[in-house]
Amino acid sequence: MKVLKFGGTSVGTVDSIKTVIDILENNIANGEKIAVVFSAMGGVTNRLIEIGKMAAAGNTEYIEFLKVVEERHFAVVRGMINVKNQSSTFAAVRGLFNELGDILRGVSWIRELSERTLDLIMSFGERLSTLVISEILKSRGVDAEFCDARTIIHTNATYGMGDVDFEVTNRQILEYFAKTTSLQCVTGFIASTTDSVTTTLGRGGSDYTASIIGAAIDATVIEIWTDVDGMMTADPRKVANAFTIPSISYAEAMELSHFGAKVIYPPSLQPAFAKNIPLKVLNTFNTDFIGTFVQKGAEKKDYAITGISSIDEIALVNIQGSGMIGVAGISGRLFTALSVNDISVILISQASSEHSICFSIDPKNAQRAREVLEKEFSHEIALGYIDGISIEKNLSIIAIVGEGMKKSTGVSGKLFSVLGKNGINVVATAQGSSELNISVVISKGDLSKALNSIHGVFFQSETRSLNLFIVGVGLIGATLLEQIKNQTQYLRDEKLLNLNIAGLSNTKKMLLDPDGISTEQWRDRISDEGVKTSLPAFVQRMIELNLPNSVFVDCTSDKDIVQYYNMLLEASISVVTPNKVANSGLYAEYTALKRTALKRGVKFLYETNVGAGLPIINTIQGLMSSGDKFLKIEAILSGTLSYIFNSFGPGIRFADVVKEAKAKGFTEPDPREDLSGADVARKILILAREVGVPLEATDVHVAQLLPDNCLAAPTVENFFEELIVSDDYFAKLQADAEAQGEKLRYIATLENGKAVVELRTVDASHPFYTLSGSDNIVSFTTERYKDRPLVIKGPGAGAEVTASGVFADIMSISSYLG
Ligand SMILES: NC(=O)C1=CN([C@@H]2O[C@H](COP(=O)(O)OP(=O)(O)OC[C@H]3O[C@@H](n4cnc5c(N)ncnc54)[C@H](O)[C@@H]3O)[C@@H](O)[C@H]2O)C=CC1
Ligand SMILES: N[C@@H](CC=O)C(=O)O
Ligand code: NA
Repeated sequence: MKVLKFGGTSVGTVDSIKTVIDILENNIANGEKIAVVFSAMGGVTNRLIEIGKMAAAGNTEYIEFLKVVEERHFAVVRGMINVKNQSSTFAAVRGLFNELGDILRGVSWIRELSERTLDLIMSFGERLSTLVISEILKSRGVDAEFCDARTIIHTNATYGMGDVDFEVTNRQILEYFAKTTSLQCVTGFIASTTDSVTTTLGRGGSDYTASIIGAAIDATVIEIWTDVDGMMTADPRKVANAFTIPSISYAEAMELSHFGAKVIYPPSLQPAFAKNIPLKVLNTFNTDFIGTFVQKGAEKKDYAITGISSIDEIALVNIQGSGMIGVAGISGRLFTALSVNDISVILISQASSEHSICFSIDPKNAQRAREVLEKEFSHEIALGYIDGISIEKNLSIIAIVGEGMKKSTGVSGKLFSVLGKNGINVVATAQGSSELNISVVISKGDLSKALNSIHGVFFQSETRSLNLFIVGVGLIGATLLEQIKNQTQYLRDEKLLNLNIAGLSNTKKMLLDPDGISTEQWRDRISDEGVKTSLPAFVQRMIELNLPNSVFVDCTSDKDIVQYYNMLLEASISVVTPNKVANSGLYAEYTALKRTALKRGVKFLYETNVGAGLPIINTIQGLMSSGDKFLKIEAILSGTLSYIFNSFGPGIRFADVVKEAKAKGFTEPDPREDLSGADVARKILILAREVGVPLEATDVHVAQLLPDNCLAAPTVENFFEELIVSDDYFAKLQADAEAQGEKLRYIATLENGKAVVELRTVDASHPFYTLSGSDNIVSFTTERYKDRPLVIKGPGAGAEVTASGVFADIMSISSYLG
C-alpha cells in the first residue's frame, strides 16, 4: 500500500483540492491501494492559534475570524459536492464549528489557553479538511472513509509535541487497517493520549503521521505532496539556478533540513526511514514533475555534492586561553552548561592546538550563552587560564552536503577556493568525519554571493555567470557590448558562461540591474530607466550588490575613475580596463593596485593599455613569471601615429590624415594626447613597469613631435586649425625622409632603465620600415630572445581590436573563476 500526504497548500483552495482528487482517482484507476493523510487547509492552523489567543484575551472579534475559517470550508463543499449531496456535509462541518465555538467560548470565559486546549483547538484544522475531502470522494463514488488519527495514534501528555507510543500505535494502526478495505482519509498532525485527550505531533506533524502509518503498515512508498518541485540543490529564493535533486539519501535529507531546507522535515520521517520505506516529494501544482526520491542509500550522482543549505543568522562564540591546552573536561563542562540552559549548538569547531573552542548558536541566545559561560568558567577566567568569551554576530552558516564527498577528493578545496576567489572570508569551518557535510561560517553580507558562487562551481553543468559593470559606452564600450551580444549564444552553449551586464554608465545616466541589462536593448534601457550618473553611487551600489564574479570594466579615459579601482579590488571585484590612467600614474599607485588584486584574489587586467588587443602585456607577464630578463624594448606604440605616417604624403593635408585617424577610432578621445607623444610615453612607461623598471612618468624622455603652436592649442578644434597652419612643417619632415629612402616612425625605446620616445627615420633594412595601417610593433630583446628579438606586430588601435582585447581579459577572468 502507498501512503500519500497532502500539505496545507495542496488542500488550500477549491482548485488545488480538485487536483488532489485527480491524483487520488488516478491512483485508484491504476489499481493502487492507498491511504491518504491531510493537513489542515493552508493557513488554518495559524488562524486557529490566533483565534484561540484572541478568545483567551477576551477579544470577541475571534468570532468573526472563526466565521471566515468556516466559510472557507463551506466554499469547498459548495464547489466540490453536488447540491443534492451537500447538506449532510454542511451539517457535519457546522457540527465541528459549533463544537469549536463552544470550546472557544470556554476559553474566553476562563481567559486561559493551555497547551492542552490549544492542541484541541488546532485539531479542528485537520479534522475539518479531512472530513470535507473524504465527503467529496464519497460523493464521487469512491469508497472513502474519514479516519480520525486520534483513535489510532497515541502519545504521552506532552502537549504541543506528543511523544508517540509506538507499541500501542503500531498495534492499533495494524488492527484498524486490517478491518477495512475503504480508502482511509486520515487526519494529519493530531493524536491523543490513551485516555482520549487530544494531542499534536509538533513540527512536520502531518509528515510524521504519514510516516508513522506508512511504517506501521509497511507501505511500499510514502508520497509527500507539497507546493514545490521536491527538494532543491539550494533555496531557490536565494539561488536562482537551484534545481530539483532527483534522488537523495535519508542522511543527506537530514543534513540539508538541519540547515534550513524547509521542504520536508526529515526527523518526522524517521519511522519510515527506520523501515527503509522510500519517500517521494512531489508537487501538487506540477504533477508531471518527477520530484525528489528519498531513500536509504545514495545513488550515483552527477555532482560531487547533493545540495547546499544555510542558516541566515547565527552568532559565533569563541572561548580561548592557554589554560585550555591539554586540560580534559573543558568542552564537557562547556557544552553541559549550554545544554542545561537549553542553548542549542549549531556547529562546533576546535583546532588541535586546543587553545580555543568556537561554536555557533542562535543569536537570540548569545547574551545568555555569555552569562552562562562566564559563570561556569569564572574561576579559570579570574586566574587568566581562559581569556574570556567573545561573541561575533551578523554571521551565516553555509553547509554543502552530499554522500558523494566520501568518494571524491578536492571537494573542500573547491569550496574554499571559490570562496577565496570571491573575496569571502571564512570565519570558522567544521566537517564531521561522516564526510557528509562541510560547513563554513561567513559574514551575513556575503551569504547570497557565497551561495551562488558555491552553487555555480559544484553544479558545473549549469551556466556560470560573470557580472559585468561597464562604465563608458563610447567607441570601445559600445563595441564591446556589440561583441558580447554577438557571442552570447556561443558562450552559453560552448562555455556554459553567461555574461550578465549588471551595470552600465555613460556620462549622463547609469543603470544597475543585477538581473541583467540585455545587450539588445541597453541603449533604450539606460535612457528610459537610467538615473543621473554618479560614479561614487555606481561603485557603492556595486559593492552593496555583492554579486559573485563581479567585474568592473572601465572603458573611459577618465582620470578620476581610477581612484575607485583600489576600493573595487578591495571589495573583491575584478577590474578590466583599456584606460591607461591608473597604470601611468604614480608608480606606488600602480603597485598598490597589483598588490590589492593579489591580496583579494581578484584580477586587475589591462592588456589593451598597450597595443590594443595585441598580446603585449600578457607576453611580458609570461616571460617575467618564467624568469626571463628584459634587456631592451623597441616599439611603435601609437596606432594613430603609425596610421598618420603610413598615410601622409604629397598632396594630402596632415590635418586631414589626423581627422581620418580619429574617424577610424584610432585616436584617444582627445587626439592631442596621441600627437603630443603623451600616449606613447605612458605606454612605454607601463611596459617599463611591467618588466620591472620602476619609472615615473617624468622619467620618460619625450622628444617633441609637434611644433609649439600645435602643442599650445587649447581645444581640439583649435588644435586642428594649428595643424593646418603647420602643414608645411609636416610635409617637409615627410619629404626629407622620403628623399633618403626612409620612413618616419615614432619609436619608443627602453634600455638600461631609460625610456625615450622620439621621431626617427628608418630605412628599408629596419624591421619597423614595413608597417602599414595602424600597425604597432614591439621588439623584445631578452636574455632568452637575445640574438633574434621576440616581435609582436599588428593593428594597435581601433574599436574592434581594442574591444576584443577587453573581451579577452574578461574571458580570462571567467576561466580563472573556474
Ligand atoms: N580607441 C582605441 O583604439 C583604444 C582606446 N583605448 C582606451 O579606451 C578608452 C576608451 O576609448 P574610446 O572608447 O575610444 O573613447 P570614447 O571617447 O569613444 O569613449 C569613452 C566614453 O566614456 C565616457 N565617459 C568618460 N568619463 C566617464 C565617466 N566618468 N562615467 C561614465 N562615462 C564616462 C565618455 O562620455 C565616452 O562616451 C580610453 O581610455 C582609451 O585610451 C585603449 C586602447 C585602444
Ligand atoms: N590612441 C591610441 C589607441 C590605443 O591605445 C593609439 O593611437 O595607439
Ligand atoms: Na595589448
